[in-house]
Amino acid sequence: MRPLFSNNTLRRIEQTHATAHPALMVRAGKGAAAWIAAHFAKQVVTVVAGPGHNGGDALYCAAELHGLGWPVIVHAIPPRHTKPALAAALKAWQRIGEVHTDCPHVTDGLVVDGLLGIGLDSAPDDTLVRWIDAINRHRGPIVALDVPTGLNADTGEIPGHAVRADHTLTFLADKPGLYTAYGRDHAGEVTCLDLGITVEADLAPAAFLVATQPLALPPRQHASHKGTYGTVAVVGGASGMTGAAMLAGRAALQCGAGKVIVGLQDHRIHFDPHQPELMIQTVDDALTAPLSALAVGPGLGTTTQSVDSLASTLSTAVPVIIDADGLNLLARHAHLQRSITQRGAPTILTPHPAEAARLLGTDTRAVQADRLYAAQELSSRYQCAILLKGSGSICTAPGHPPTINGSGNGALASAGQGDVLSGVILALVAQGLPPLDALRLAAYLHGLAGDQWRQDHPSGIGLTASDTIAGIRRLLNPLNQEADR
Ligand SMILES: NC(=O)C1=CN([C@@H]2O[C@H](COP(=O)(O)OP(=O)(O)OC[C@H]3O[C@@H](n4cnc5c(N)ncnc54)[C@H](OP(=O)(O)O)[C@@H]3O)[C@@H](O)[C@H]2O)[C@@H](O)CC1
Ligand SMILES: [K+]
Repeated sequence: MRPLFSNNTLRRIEQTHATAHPALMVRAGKGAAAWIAAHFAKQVVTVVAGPGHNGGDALYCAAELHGLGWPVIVHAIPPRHTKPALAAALKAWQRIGEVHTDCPHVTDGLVVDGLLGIGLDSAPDDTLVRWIDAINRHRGPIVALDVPTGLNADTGEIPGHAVRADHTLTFLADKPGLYTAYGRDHAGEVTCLDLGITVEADLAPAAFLVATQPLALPPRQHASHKGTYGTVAVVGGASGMTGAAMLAGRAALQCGAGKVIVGLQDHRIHFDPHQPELMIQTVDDALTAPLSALAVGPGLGTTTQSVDSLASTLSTAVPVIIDADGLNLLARHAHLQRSITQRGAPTILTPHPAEAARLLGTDTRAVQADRLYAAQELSSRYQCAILLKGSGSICTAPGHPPTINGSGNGALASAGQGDVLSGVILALVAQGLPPLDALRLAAYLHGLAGDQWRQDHPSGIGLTASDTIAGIRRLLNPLNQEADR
């Protein structure tokens, strides 16, 4: 897992190395130029520099690219007050070429965005907006330095306009905002250039990025039977929403849970013709089975019967995953919130941003403005493991640092994907993974199934939740894995 550092911590690191030689700004500019020269054919490059040190990085990058024989055009916004390091960078470039102070109009080649980095303090002003829009109009490659201008590096929020880069070369250490909320859409592919600095071991990361499969299920023993892998129940499926519970049940089954019961509130359905292995029962019957874990919420509805079903699941002594309407009911009913804090077994909440907002008594915008904070606040308020869905899903639990999931893409924005995710988590918990491990692995596999599907469907249109289940099952059974002994 890759550590991700906050702006405050990065400032501390920068101060510690303030006297480094060459200066960090020079290293950033040269490092960026070397990376660009190694990854693109020589072409015209328009370097756009802002009024802070991000602009300084850009100016050293311009000088270095010029030295490598690239045709370089520089546009810069002058700073409002004197900044010695920036002034030195400007001087270095002015020995080579001209500085244009008008808004760039780029027609070809590559653009380097050095307008703003971690110094963004609010929505960009009118001048910056014009320059950002000019960069975004460019149809060729855009390389952002440190952070795409306008993106909050801590949170991935965009308070106004932001550059949409194809690549971001981020300096010293990785930043959470590049991977969650709007970060993925604006940063493009991220490369971290450490500038030859090792981050001090005593500096705590703000979060970790899960960029590769974080763990695996233990191999299956010969001497095992279906009970070894748990009996689980999905509780939900009110009239008109039975599909949600069925999808969660199918996902749990296909991800290895031994026995899967689907406790439906709609008593008219007794059988899943596409997955006859599922045992379709009433909620009451499902809850009397000797269960290993439960998921409640897919298609649960918000009737009195739904409240009773949720209350019954919370009174069990097994891990419970609460999703969808289960979360909406929890947000509304204080007695359900009390039951959660009194449970002896783990409880896992898997909200999307709107559900998280209801649980926190705020709005979706506030949740999205700081997803790491929202997830941690939920986990401490409810004393639960949390998976906050959305681009760059956050997983956390009390006493554990948050992680940002690095897999997934917009193809997964389709009906039933949340139900599938609940079923995967349920299966992993039933097979013995602790809640937070189950969340991280489930989020990663779910996203990766979407990424693999997208390789064959580049526009990302039409991925169904059922396709995703099949993809996750393939990922759980990789080819060439050492066979059971
Ligand atoms: N930290 C590190 O380890 C390293 C840092 N390095 C680099 O330094 C960068 C940080 O530099 P930074 O602090 O000067 O901030 P940065 O983003 O360039 O711009 C801030 C300036 O922009 C302006 N401004 C801000 N918001 C605005 C708004 N909404 N609307 C309009 N203007 C706005 C404001 O300008 P002012 O008002 O002061 O004229 C402010 O001063 C960092 O991202 C990295 O690239 C590397 O060199 C080496 C390692
Ligand atoms: K930038």
